Formats: sequence, structure tokens, C-alpha cells
Amino acid sequence: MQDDPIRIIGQDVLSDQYCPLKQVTYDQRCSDGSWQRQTREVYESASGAAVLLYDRDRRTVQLTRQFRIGSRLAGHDGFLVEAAAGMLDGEDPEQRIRDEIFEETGYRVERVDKVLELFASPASLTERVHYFVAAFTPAMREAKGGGKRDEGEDIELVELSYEDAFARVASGEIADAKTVILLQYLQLHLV
Ligand SMILES: Nc1nc2c(ncn2[C@@H]2O[C@H](COP(=O)(O)OP(=O)(O)O[C@H]3O[C@H](CO)[C@@H](O)[C@H](O)[C@@H]3O)[C@@H](O)[C@H]2O)c(=O)[nH]1
Ligand SMILES: [Mg+2]
Repeated sequence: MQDDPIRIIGQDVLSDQYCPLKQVTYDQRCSDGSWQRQTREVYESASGAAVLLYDRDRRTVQLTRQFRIGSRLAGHDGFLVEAAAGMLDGEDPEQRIRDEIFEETGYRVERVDKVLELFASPASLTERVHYFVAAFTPAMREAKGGGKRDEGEDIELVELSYEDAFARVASGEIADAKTVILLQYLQLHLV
């Protein structure tokens, strides 16, 4: 990049148990022309995909409920109602989200539509999330879902009416960002 106002000076790996946690030092040219050195910790978290399953006729969404340790450490009880989602593990996002829908909810949907691609938390994570919506009907259910127990997943299925889901966003009960974004997408573009 020519005339890049950012120069990466160094990257130290602080931990590398699952994904690398790095301490990155960089210089930034500020708007007054001076250079400033910063040091930041960045978790090189894997990118992921999330999907809102919506039933057009019955006006319901198929969500999940599972324990998330980060939210627990932040003071929530940790059990979050979320759209089905998973990490890409190097796979194509569309294929990954189809498999994730099946693993977590037991549905085999006909089509998935990509609607957004957003940074999850751009200061401290490298993670991008690919957002999808997919129409489902009860007839598309082929298995029980619930996630991969051997990988520690214990996922409860939660089906809500559109109105109930939107009300739980408004009240703050649905507190997962990717889920709120997808429900607002539904409200704006698909209802
Ligand atoms: N050993 C180990 N395993 C882990 C770790 N973190 C996750 N895993 C395993 O990796 C799998 C993650 O499950 P997925 O369904 O693929 O991902 P997800 O946790 O639902 O991720 C989605 O939601 C996250 C939270 O919003 C998003 O960060 C992510 O991008 C994605 O959308 C699970 O089997 C879990 O046990 C870890 O630190 N150590
Ligand atoms: Mg998941």
C-alpha cells in the first residue's frame, strides 16, 4: 500500500492454544502528520458465518440457545439466544452455513442468501462474520439438531414468532449482536 499511514512494527504471539493472541506494535501517521506508536492485543479469531432461519408462512424464526463463556464473564448468565452460526474452518461460507444449519438445527434448507459481511469486533478480533438468511418449513427437518456433543456443543432449539423475537430484541433479552442484526434485517427487508 503506497503512502500507508500505518506501519506494522512487530507482532508477538502471547498465546497460541486455539487461535493466536498477539501483541501488535504499529506506527500510525496522525492527521497532523506526526507518527504515533501504539501497542494493542489482537485475537486472531477464526471467521464465521451466521444464518437466520425464517418460516415465511408461519412467521417464525428458528433460533438456538447455548452457553457462551465470554458473556458469562461479562455478567450475563451466559445462556444466549442466537441465530445458528459456526466457524468457517477454511470452508466456503455458503457450504459451511448449510452444514452448520443441519448440525445445529437438523434442517436441510433449499437456499441460503448472503446478506452481509461484517467485522465482529474490529479493534480486538480479526474475525469477520458472513451473514445469511434462509427460508425454512417444518417439512425440511431431517434430524434433531443440537450441535456436536463430542465437541462440547449442547444447543437447545428455540422457535419464536416474529413478534416475540422482535420484542425480545427491543427488551434486550436477545443480546447477541449477530442475532439482532439478522432479526433487524428480517424486519427491514423480509416482513
Ligand atoms: N478446544 C477449543 N475448542 C473451541 C474453542 N473455541 C471454540 N471451540 C470449538 O469450536 C466449535 C465452535 O462451534 P461453531 O458452531 O463452529 O462456532 P460458534 O461458536 O457457534 O461460532 C459462531 O458464533 C460465534 C459467537 O458469536 C462467532 O464468534 C463465530 O464467528 C460464529 O459466528 C465448538 O465445537 C467449540 O467446542 C477453544 O478455545 N478451544
Ligand atoms: Mg455454533
